[in-house]
Amino acid sequence: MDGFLLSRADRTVHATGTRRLFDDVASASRALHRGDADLVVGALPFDPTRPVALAQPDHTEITDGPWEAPDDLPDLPEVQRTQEIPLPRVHVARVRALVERLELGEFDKVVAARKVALAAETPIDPLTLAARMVARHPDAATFAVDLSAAGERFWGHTLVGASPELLVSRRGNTVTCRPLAGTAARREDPDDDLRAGKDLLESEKNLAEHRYVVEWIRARLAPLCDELTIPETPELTSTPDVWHLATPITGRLRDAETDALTLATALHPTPAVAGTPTEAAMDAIARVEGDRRFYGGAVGWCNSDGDGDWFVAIRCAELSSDCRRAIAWGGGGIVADSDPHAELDETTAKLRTLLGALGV
Ligand SMILES: C=C(O[C@H]1C=CC=C(C(=O)O)[C@@H]1O)C(=O)O
Repeated sequence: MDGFLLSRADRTVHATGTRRLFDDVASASRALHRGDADLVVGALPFDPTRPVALAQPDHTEITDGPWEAPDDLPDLPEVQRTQEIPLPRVHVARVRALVERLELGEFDKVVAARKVALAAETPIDPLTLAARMVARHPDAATFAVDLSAAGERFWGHTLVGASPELLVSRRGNTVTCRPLAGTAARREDPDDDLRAGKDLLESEKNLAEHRYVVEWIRARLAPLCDELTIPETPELTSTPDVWHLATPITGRLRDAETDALTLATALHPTPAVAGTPTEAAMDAIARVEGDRRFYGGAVGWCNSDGDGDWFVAIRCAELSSDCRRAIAWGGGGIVADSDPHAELDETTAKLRTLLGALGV
């Protein structure tokens, strides 16, 4: 798929055609600051040292409301699961080993993820998949992003997903974040479901998991913002698949030159996708899981006024260039009192966002 789609309940950015590709943030920032580009769209990888997938599009449509998909999109094919990476019991063993390292004090929190490989006889059209996700997840930020700019390994690949998590948004000198951490699966029975949400709001383990993210964002934003408003306790939010703890954060920029792309790189990767301390967690993730590519990264846009929106790239899959194969990811924050089996179930609930839209 050539282009970029970011659909939210109130606004859609849909870009097509490519004028220029950027595989590093500095070149994209330069193009914006010099006025060579009025908009940059794309994705930042999980590992900030790897190439980014940013582009200056040829044509951009910004409309109010969610994306209205054209009527002539192809149907989705039948999709098969071909592999679980690692096997669920291996994920449980990995979480158990991470809990032991947490108990030894190697880190305070680390996010463990697993993948599901998918295959289809005919292409999974990224925009058809995105249209399904817009319909199923009206409150999320649904995205479809061409990853070609990041180099040969990503040529023709597309990242598609529906993220509930705002990394950062900038409008003028106002900065907004809404980190999520702490999860409970939704339940069929409405009473059970409400109880699951309420229990989450009172769960010490989940509140602690959440606090690491909020405190990390506070520390990163403090030098950049004059006024930071951060509620003491998180609120409850939900997707059709899970409940989450969320903290809405606002700040006022000290320096009007700090643009949304700079803010996204300053805030990524938060402990919602990596852990605390960041370096130790990133090192453990790389050794245990290998390269997460763009899962756990960020997707969004920044314009030449410095405004923009960046969402955490979760609840997503990367489609191959022929769109017949895909890898979906699901992860969860692990702290010292995490239960390995519950953590496996949590990744299964999160994977529903993508797998449910594909009917697998
Ligand atoms: C890492 C993921 O979710 C993050 C966002 C919300 C809640 C999370 C949690 O409770 O662990 C994760 O930090 C994912 O969906 O793959």
